Amino acid sequence: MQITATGLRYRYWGRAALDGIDLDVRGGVFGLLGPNGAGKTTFLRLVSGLLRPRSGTLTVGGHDLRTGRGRRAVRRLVGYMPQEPGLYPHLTVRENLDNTALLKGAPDARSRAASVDGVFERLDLGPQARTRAAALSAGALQRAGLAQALIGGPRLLVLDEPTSGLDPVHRHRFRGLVAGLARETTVVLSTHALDDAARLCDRVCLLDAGTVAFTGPASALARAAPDGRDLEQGYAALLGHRAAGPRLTGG
Ligand SMILES: Nc1ncnc2c1ncn2[C@@H]1O[C@H](COP(=O)(O)OP(=O)(O)OP(=O)(O)O)[C@@H](O)[C@H]1O
Repeated sequence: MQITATGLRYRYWGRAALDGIDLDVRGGVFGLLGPNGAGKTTFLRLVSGLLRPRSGTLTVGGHDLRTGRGRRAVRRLVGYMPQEPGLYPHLTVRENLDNTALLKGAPDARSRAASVDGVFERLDLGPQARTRAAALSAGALQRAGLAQALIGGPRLLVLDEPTSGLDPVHRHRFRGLVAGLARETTVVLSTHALDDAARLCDRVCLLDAGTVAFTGPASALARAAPDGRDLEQGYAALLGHRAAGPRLTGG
């Protein structure tokens, strides 16, 4: 699924969160990196059709997100997993997913059940089906959030910091799940975990104060480090170099 942003801007109460973004995503797993407040969530919400671009252009799968019609079309194509999965704490995982299927327009109980069963199997959530969301472990909660995003068979999966709060084993497992899903679906995710980006993403974009500091393969971030190898130092160097020079592109 192709995503194209040109001169994309978004403001909250007059304050720029995105300040002229040019980006081109053509499938695979695309990672958004950047410090707190850089504009990652804002970009993900725009791409998901949840916010309206204020200026510039943004298209997803050819749909123009400046129009109401485009945003409605995109909302049908996208599975969005927010930073805090939106599950009702007092409902079981199954009840939550059934409700999601209802909201996504599944026409009857049978098709809702089929859709929920499909994601249960895929994400190995069967054992948690009758657990109330409030009682889930962090790993199961993330999988339930991903399950919500997968209901309806999205063609674009948008994940906001999907591995935050997970231990290394669950992070590894979650990365495996996303890598599997990415064989069929374009994935756009935000993360502060540079190793997740390096292992999972075909390309990354580093945002800094609402502007693009870098786009390219995650490995090219490391090239910006003094030793040419350390991802974190490359990330820091790119952010530090911004005041001095133009935008860097790694390929
Ligand atoms: N609803 C809102 N109202 C006002 N300002 C907002 C709102 N949401 C975000 N912002 C501001 O917009 C800017 C970008 O925020 P955004 O959440 O997109 O960044 P982020 O890169 O996702 O940050 P983090 O890594 O902390 O999640 C920040 O300055 C933030 O304070």
